[in-house]
Amino acid sequence: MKVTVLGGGNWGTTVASLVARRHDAMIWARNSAVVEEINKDHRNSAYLAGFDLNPKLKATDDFEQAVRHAELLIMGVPTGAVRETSANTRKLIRPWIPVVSLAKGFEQGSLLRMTEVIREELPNHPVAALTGPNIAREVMAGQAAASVVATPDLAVARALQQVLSSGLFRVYSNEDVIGCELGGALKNVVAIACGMAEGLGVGDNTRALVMTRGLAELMRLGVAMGGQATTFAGLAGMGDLIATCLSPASRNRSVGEKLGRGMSVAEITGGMTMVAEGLKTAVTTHELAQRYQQDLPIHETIYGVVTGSVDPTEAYRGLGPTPGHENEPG
Ligand SMILES: NC(=O)c1ccc[n+]([C@@H]2O[C@H](COP(=O)([O-])OP(=O)(O)OC[C@H]3O[C@@H](n4cnc5c(N)ncnc54)[C@H](O)[C@@H]3O)[C@@H](O)[C@H]2O)c1
Ligand SMILES: O=P(O)(O)OC[C@H](O)CO
Repeated sequence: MKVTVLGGGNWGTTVASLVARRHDAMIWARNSAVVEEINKDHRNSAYLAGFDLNPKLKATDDFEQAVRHAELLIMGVPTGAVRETSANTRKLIRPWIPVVSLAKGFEQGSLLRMTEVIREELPNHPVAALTGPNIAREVMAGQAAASVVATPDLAVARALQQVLSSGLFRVYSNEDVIGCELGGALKNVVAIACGMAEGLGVGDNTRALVMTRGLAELMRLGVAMGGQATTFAGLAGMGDLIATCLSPASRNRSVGEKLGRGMSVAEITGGMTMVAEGLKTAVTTHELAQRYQQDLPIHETIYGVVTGSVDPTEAYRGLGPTPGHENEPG
């Protein structure tokens, strides 16, 4: 199958390299130096330093060529670029082909999930999300990992599982798109909280508190928005939350760690070449919590830290359960 990944960053490149093992894979990157390095040296040192990519992977900075190539299109740009990139494919994309979203987060303002954004721009295409505990560098290192392809159509899910599964990268399916996308988006905010714990030097009790009550918040908002509670116990919920909260390679956790050490958001993001979606998601989640009338104390605390109204060193005072949610579980 001819597969195109749009977006030549950390995860887009990893997925493209995986898919290239068994398919005719092409990656589009807007940066021509990245394209040249992938084609010439089979590396993407700006985003995946130290890893060799599959030599069969072809790269291009020609957007039209990349989209026309695709019998399956994978959207690998960050959330802020998904609408524009999807819209730009409209006149080029082959009819009816599936589109898979890799981004974890929401569109700011509309509060839409990524598959909703893509469906608005490409209404005649089946749309799925690929989400789970997938730290790109570990997948590149060939360590066993699993992910979930979330789409309401089981036949599409089965076909995508076939294309996206590769070696030690195992792909499950789930029809609960809302739950899967919510899990992938919200865990980034909890990972910032966990990183902050790290930066502040707190112990394992606090870490466990943040992860466990963070999961309860994912589930509470996710169910209020139409997701299924059981999804949050799976790879797209608890699995991704654990990986992102614990991995030193997580960008979101690393942002939290730096916040805990006293750096400001502007200082942290000024030094980053890669995206940490949790910073934007903290703002969106604040708005979603109000819309769905849910009490999310950990998310609310991170919203306060990110927007400057809460000092990270004071933050852990606010992470406990608030009245109305003292009972476990829930
Ligand atoms: N890195 C991971 O381990 C991982 C795993 C699963 C999901 N994700 C999610 O995948 C998405 C992409 O993450 P990433 O790690 O590849 O990010 P990244 O920051 O490493 O790379 C993003 C890429 O998108 C490009 N880009 C940004 N804005 C663009 C625009 N307007 N038009 C075209 N290209 C643009 C950048 O140049 C870069 O090549 C994020 O939503 C992230 O949460 C990442
Ligand atoms: O590096 P992060 O924090 O963006 O996390 C990457 C993935 O979402 C982990 O599953």
